[in-house]
Amino acid sequence: MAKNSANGEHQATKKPPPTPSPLRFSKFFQPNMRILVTGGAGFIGSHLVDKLMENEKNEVIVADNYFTGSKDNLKKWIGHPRFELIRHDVTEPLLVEVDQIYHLACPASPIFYKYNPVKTIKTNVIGTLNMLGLAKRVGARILLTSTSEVYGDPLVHPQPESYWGNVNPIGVRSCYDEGKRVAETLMFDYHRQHGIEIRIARIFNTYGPRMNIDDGRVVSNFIAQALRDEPLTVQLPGTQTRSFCYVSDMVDGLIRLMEGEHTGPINIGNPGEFTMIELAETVKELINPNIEIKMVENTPDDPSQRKPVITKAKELLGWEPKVKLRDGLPLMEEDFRLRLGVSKKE
Ligand SMILES: NC(=O)c1ccc[n+]([C@@H]2O[C@H](COP(=O)([O-])OP(=O)(O)OC[C@H]3O[C@@H](n4cnc5c(N)ncnc54)[C@H](O)[C@@H]3O)[C@@H](O)[C@H]2O)c1
Ligand SMILES: O=c1ccn([C@@H]2O[C@H](COP(=O)(O)OP(=O)(O)O[C@H]3OC[C@@H](O)[C@H](O)[C@H]3O)[C@@H](O)[C@H]2O)c(=O)[nH]1
Repeated sequence: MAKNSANGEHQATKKPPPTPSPLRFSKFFQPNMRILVTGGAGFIGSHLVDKLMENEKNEVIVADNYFTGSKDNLKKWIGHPRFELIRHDVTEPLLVEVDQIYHLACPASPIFYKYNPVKTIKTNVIGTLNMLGLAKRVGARILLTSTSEVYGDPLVHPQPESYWGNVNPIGVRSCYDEGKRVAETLMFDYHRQHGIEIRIARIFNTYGPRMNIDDGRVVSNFIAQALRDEPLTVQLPGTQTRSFCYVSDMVDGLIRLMEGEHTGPINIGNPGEFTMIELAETVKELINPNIEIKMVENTPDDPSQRKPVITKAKELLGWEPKVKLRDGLPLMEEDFRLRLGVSKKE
């Protein structure tokens, strides 16, 4: 709320968040927690929902516009009394009574976030504003899934949270990386100005079952190509690096961050770093030794290196990843084989 001081200037005053709505206590079923997951029909979101639903005292609401997500990812929960699925675009306000908000809604694959960049930036900025407005109205704690892309093409390696990044503000990736940077800013401004409880996770490349087969990201591309007997398309120069985190580790990190006492930002990722050529060779060795590796053109502003410093996650959340790339890839292969209808050759 703004008030006038003696010299007529507007000053911001801090007020505590409101107590939860009385509606919360008038229901037949009394959940300990009602949790909203935006983007819950997507890859990470649906795994997060699975984990949250394991707790019988949780009620989970998913809001998703199905741009890159699908009801199929949530099919085991549809009709469950503690679960609700709403077709909703976060660029529009949402009125629900919840205690926690995991705000994931945003396309994550570069192919999809570049498809309609204006919509991507609206999702990041207006979508995050709407979810913060909701958090403020109902006094909910809100977690934003930010990204390692806030570090841009990093000049510091590996990347600690204190690094401010090297981001092109007018490039083809800016709708996503600058969008997430503004989303982080909004989170901290609502926290400082309105006392909202915030959590920010900076997620590094995550992979696992349920990624869209034609998602366009590197791990899903390579596994689908290996199973279809197509060449693995390594984008030039092939020496660029990424650090890949298995989705169950990611979900565990996100829940620890939400439940813990620290706002973040905190990097959540697996520090095991690989070049794209090394990743292709690993997929070839594990899934289909007969395929070719083909070098293809890259896209503009592709970050040349990426690896998280996870000291904060270890010390503040007691979290570190458990699944190594060589163990995670076969789990994803199994899921892709089922969906593509390709059985293992004996
Ligand atoms: N997977 C990764 O490697 C990675 C890395 C860094 C950050 N993240 C972040 O994690 C979150 C989830 O990523 P993911 O890999 O599961 O991606 P995903 O594309 O599978 O899931 C995103 C979900 O958000 C939904 N969505 C998109 N725009 C929306 C809108 N305007 N309103 C409502 N729903 C909308 C999609 O339909 C989809 O279900 C994203 O915020 C992403 O930026 C992911
Ligand atoms: O077929 C392919 C696809 C991609 N690549 C390369 O693989 C690397 C990773 O590319 P991806 O498209 O999987 O993902 P990026 O690392 O560029 O962005 C990712 O990281 C941060 C998240 O926020 C984003 O959600 C995610 O898209 C890039 O260097 C790209 O050039 C290939 O070599 N071949």
